[in-house]
Amino acid sequence: MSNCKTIAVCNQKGGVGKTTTTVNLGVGLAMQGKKVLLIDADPQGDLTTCLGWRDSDSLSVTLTEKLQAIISEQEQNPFDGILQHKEKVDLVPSNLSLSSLEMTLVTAMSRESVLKNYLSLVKDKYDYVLIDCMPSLGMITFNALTAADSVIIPVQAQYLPAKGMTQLLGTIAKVRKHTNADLKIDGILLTLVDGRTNLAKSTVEALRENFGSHIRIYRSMIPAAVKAAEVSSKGTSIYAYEPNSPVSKAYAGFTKEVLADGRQKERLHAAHEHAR
Ligand SMILES: Nc1ncnc2c1ncn2[C@@H]1O[C@H](COP(=O)(O)OP(=O)(O)OP(=O)(O)O)[C@@H](O)[C@H]1O
Ligand SMILES: [Mg+2]
Repeated sequence: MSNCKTIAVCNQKGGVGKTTTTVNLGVGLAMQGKKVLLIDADPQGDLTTCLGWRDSDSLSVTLTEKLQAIISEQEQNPFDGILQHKEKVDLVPSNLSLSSLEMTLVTAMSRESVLKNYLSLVKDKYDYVLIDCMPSLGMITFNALTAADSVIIPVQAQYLPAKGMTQLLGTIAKVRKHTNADLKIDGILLTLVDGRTNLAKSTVEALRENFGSHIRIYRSMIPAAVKAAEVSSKGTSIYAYEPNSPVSKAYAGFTKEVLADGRQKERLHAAHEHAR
């Protein structure tokens, strides 16, 4: 059994901090000694750009080629084209070509499992694979949810967060029914929290009211800060750009919560093995 945990960072709502969370959770885990692979599953290529590959259209190997090789059953070196970031995370980059692949996928065999099949070739080398999803619930996102062990949902502190959540939970239920029965929701991460308002508190209350207590909300919440917006053009994580900022501390705290989840899983696994 692979010890790698694959997490999809997913919300079909745009601009809620998915990409920023993928970068800073990924680098946070790497700083704790974990081997981390990041997957840019968005044709916008924001994750690729954020990590410093500005000209993503000039990359000859991207997620598109990796998935294309799986679809057409071509031989590939699955590691070929994986980029190495100086903050010790690996990246499968993306660019606009991914959107034409999304259309090819519609008619492909096992079309929901193409990303899962690709990841099965590389994941043994990693402790964590994080998938930065695009803001839609199309075939690429369905592939991400099929490949994942769990989902982290960044939610922007605002009124009425429940609206989009219902649709997302519906998609997760569909994935569980058809392609990935074991898919878990690790939790909701509140992002873009403005400390001057009570919005975070009312967002948490609204989420609890609508989804009961069965979805966990991370204790760490990510403040809204100019530095966090700036860092996306610097090619680094927030830890490298502004190590002592509140956003940096919040992402470090969030990383610890995610790691604690993993350890709990290891303990359960060990107890299970012991009982056999
Ligand atoms: N904590 C923060 N404080 C201020 N700005 C932030 C913060 N986190 C992210 N941003 C900015 O908000 C915008 C949206 O963030 P991000 O790209 O991470 O969201 P996303 O959910 O990935 O968006 P998309 O749906 O387009 O993929 C970006 O410009 C980013 O720099
Ligand atoms: Mg994004």
